[in-house]
Amino acid sequence: MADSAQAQKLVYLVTGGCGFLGEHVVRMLLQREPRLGELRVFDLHLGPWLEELKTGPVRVTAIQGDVTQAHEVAAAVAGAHVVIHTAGLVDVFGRASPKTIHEVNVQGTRNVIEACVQTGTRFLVYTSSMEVVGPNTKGHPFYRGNEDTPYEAVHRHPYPCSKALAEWLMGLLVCGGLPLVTCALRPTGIYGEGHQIMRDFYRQGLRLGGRLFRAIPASVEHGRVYVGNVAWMHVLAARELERRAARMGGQVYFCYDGSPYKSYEDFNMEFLGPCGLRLVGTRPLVPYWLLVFLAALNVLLQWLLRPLLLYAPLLNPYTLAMANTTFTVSTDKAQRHFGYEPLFSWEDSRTRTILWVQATGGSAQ
Ligand SMILES: NC(=O)C1=CN([C@@H]2O[C@H](COP(=O)(O)OP(=O)(O)OC[C@H]3O[C@@H](n4cnc5c(N)ncnc54)[C@H](O)[C@@H]3O)[C@@H](O)[C@H]2O)C=CC1
Ligand SMILES: C[C@@H](CO)CCC[C@@H](C)[C@H]1CC[C@H]2[C@@H]3[C@H](O)CC4=CC(=O)CC[C@]4(C)[C@H]3CC[C@]12C
Repeated sequence: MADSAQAQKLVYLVTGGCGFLGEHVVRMLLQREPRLGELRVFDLHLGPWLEELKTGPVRVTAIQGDVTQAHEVAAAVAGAHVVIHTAGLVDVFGRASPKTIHEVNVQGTRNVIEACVQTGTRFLVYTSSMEVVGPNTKGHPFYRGNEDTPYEAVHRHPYPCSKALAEWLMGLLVCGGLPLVTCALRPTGIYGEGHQIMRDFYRQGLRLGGRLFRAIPASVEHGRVYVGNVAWMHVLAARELERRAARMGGQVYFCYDGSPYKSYEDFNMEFLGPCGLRLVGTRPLVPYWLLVFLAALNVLLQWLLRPLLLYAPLLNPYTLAMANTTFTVSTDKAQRHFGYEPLFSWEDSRTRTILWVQATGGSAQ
C-alpha cells in the first residue's frame, strides 16, 4: 500500500476464524494490527464470542460460509487486502472421510487462492503444518531440523497428504508469476487455551483417579508451539508480506518459540501436573507391541461400528506413529525473514495454558 496511503485502513479476512488457532489470530489482529479497518471472520460454524468483538472500534464482520464453495469464498474475499487462511479439517482420527478432508483442505485452499487472484487480493498467509514434512511413514526422526533439513517426506494418511498438496498449491503461484504474494506457516503441535486434546487428556486423567499412564518413551521429542505465538507469527507475516514480498513470497516457515523439547506426554504434564495429575511410570507401562495391537484393533472396531456409530479414539496406528517418532524443529528463519520473535515466553505460555485447563478442563464448556 503506497506511501501516500500510509494511514489507509486494511481489510483482513481470516478463514477458520472460529477454530482453536483462528480465534487467537482474530484476537491478535484486533490487539496488534494498527492498520486494521475491517476484520472478516469466515467459518463454517460461527462462535458466539464474536458478538462481543463487534462493539469495538474495528468493524468485525462474521461470515458463515464453507471454503469448499467457491462462490462463498469469492464473496468473502472480495475487497480484502490480506487473507489469513487457517480453515482446515484437522482429522487424524478417522472422523471424516479422505474425500471430505481433501475437499476442505485442498479444494478449499484452491478456492481461496483463486478468489484472491480473481478479486485482486495481494497477500495470503496459509496455515500449513509440520505434517507436510513428517514424521514420515518410515518413522525416521527429524531432530531439531529446519526448513532446509533434508528429510524423506512420505505421506499416506489423508490429513498430511491434504496439507502437503495445499502447500504445494501455494508454491505454484510463485512459479506462475501471479501478483499474489503468499507464504506458508508450518506449526508443530499447537497447545494453549482452547486445545481440545489437552482437555480430553485432563478429563481422562480425572476419570482415572488423577493419573495418566506413560505409553511413549520420554526420549522421543515431539515439537510443540504455543497458540499465541503461532497467532502472532501469522499476524506479523501478514503485515510484513508487503514490505518484504521479494524475500518472503513463496516461502515456508516452521512456527517455533521457546517451548521445551519433550515427549508428547511429558510436555502435556507441564500443564496437567499443576492441575493435579500424575504421569505414572518413568518408562512406558504398556509394551510397544501391545500399543500397536490396540491401535490396529481400534481401526478394526472403527470400521465394524461405522454403520452404527462413529468410533474415533485417540489411539490409532497413525497417531501412535506421530507420538512415537521424534519430530522437533530448531530454526530462526522467521526471525531472519520478517523479524519474528515469540510474543509469549515459555513461562507465560505455560501459565496461560494451566489457567485455562484449570478453568475449563473439568467443566462441560
Ligand atoms: N492443531 C494443531 O496442532 C495444528 C493445526 N494446524 C493447522 O492449523 C489450522 C487450524 O487448526 P485448528 O485451529 O487446530 O483446528 P480447528 O478445527 O480448531 O479449526 C479449524 C476451523 O476451520 C473451520 N472449518 C472447517 N471446515 C471448514 C469449511 N469447509 N469451511 C469453512 N471453515 C471450515 C472449522 O469450523 C474450525 O473453526 C488448520 O489448517 C490445521 O491444519 C497445523 C499444525 C498443527
Ligand atoms: C499414543 C497416545 C499415548 O498417550 C498419545 C496419542 C497422542 C496423539 C493423539 C497426538 C500425538 C501427536 C499429535 C499430532 C501432532 O502434534 C501434530 C499435528 C499437526 C497437525 O497439523 C494437526 C494435529 C496433529 C496431527 C496432532 C494430533 C494429535 C496427535 C496425533
